[in-house]
Amino acid sequence: MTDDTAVDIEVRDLTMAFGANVVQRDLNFDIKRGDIFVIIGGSGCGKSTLLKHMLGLIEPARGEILYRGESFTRATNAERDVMRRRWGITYQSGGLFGAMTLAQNISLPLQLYTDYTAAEIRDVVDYKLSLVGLGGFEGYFPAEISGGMEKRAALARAIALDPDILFFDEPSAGLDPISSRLLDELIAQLKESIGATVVMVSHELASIFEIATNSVYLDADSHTMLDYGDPRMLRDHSEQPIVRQFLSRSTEHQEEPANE
Ligand SMILES: Nc1ncnc2c1ncn2[C@@H]1O[C@H](COP(=O)(O)OP(=O)(O)OP(=O)(O)O)[C@@H](O)[C@H]1O
Repeated sequence: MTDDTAVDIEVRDLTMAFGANVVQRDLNFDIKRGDIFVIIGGSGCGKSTLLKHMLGLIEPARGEILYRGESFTRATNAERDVMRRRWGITYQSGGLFGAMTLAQNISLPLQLYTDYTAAEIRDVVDYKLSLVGLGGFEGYFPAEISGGMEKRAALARAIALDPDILFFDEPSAGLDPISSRLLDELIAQLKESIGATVVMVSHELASIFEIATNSVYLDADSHTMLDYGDPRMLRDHSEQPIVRQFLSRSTEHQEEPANE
């Protein structure tokens, strides 16, 4: 069971900049435990940059990010490592090691961070692969499976250590619509089965409306968040016309918001 009043991530007065170029300023929002939280906005507004701030890959120009009530921004490297160990991360490219089988890829975090025996690791690997529908593919190399299967294998690796939070940058990028839909459904199912909070960047409106429980809209022109809430609610009731317009685009044409 997830405690739906608990907050996993707090973003406080966050300003993100590359030198003098301010990408977004004054971001304030919470991600609650059990949320499927999506970062939304037009191209170049700073979605990936925000995710990288949450992961500690880029430092804030101002403000901070808290993880379960503790400042991640002000934590030491050692404290950050402890927090990160509770996270599962998948990158757009999948990020599997090509020279390793799927089983070896998924074993890696278990070998690094647990005291499990080889037999226990094998059991966890089998279980996680079965959760993502890849039971029986343990011995395959990433190049021997389809793009959709590769994404699912990366997901199995991300959940190897039963994370509290799963982070995704564009989980279904590059997949055909059917594989993309299946991956989104899988993310929602996994959230239920492992009880993790999900934080993702996504352009896929169909899946955003299908699975997301909360979202933040970053605006590329004003360089700040325009709204925050359940994406269906934002689509229908946001007080910001740009947000309603962005979320009401035809799901068949998902390029740029028509906000010029
Ligand atoms: N390492 C970097 N150094 C300098 N500027 C950067 C860097 N990374 C991103 N930017 C700039 O920050 C802005 C936001 O980029 P980001 O990739 O976060 O946007 P995005 O919303 O994820 O875009 P897209 O939807 O097109 O993937 C862009 O103007 C980009 O050029």
